[in-house]
Amino acid sequence: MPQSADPRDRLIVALDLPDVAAAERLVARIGDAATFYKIGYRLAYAGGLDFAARLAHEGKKTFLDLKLHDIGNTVEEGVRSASALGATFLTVHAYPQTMRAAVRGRSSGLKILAVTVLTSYDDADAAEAGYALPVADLVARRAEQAVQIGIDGIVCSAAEARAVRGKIGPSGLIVTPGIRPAGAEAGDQKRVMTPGQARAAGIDHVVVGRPITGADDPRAVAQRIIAEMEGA
Ligand SMILES: O=c1ccn([C@@H]2O[C@H](COP(=O)(O)O)[C@@H](O)[C@H]2O)c(=O)[nH]1
Repeated sequence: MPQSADPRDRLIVALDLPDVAAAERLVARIGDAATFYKIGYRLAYAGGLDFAARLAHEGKKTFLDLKLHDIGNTVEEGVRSASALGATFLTVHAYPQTMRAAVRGRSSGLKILAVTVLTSYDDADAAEAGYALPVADLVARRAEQAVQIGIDGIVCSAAEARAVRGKIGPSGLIVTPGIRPAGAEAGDQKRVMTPGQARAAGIDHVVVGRPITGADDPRAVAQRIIAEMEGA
């Protein structure tokens, strides 16, 4: 995918907020400093899907982080329904059956991203969940499968970005949560990098939630993150 010329598009702000009113307030405070917003479970289950459609209608880019994973028919039809919301990205878990179904349901304009291994997982978490591979190897294997299936992009941590780029080539998208400005609380994220480190590793977009949603001045934090990536 050709890269957008607008550096603001590199930052995706995660609207992990309790309701649409709170999301509207945050988007208004950030103003034109951000162009791209992510709606995940918390807001989606509180009216966030209509809000996502509204944001898209108003010219913002939207990312539906619904992490679909179900039997193929349900995923395929779910992706078809989600296509009506005008989003740019939609996530599914990186299981081959699920990814194939998402590709069947995809329509033009909506890009499907495969979530490889959640950024809150380290090797011990992967082992506890029954995986024999270290996280880095599991991410690489899933990225390889995703590209064979025709998925548009990969969600992984920035620590795996270089290896993933080697698997998916220059045109695949790499989208990385687990991003923290230097000194910010990691919270439950375990595979963390700064915006500058992520950009230097070749990511296309970073996803940032709590460091922005919890900030006294969310617009300033968004601007600093974008500037840091520009300087990387
Ligand atoms: O592997 C993943 C996939 C998705 N996420 C989502 O990104 C944001 C990160 O929020 P922070 O507050 O910046 O930690 C959140 O919506 C997650 O659901 C992820 O973190 N890791």
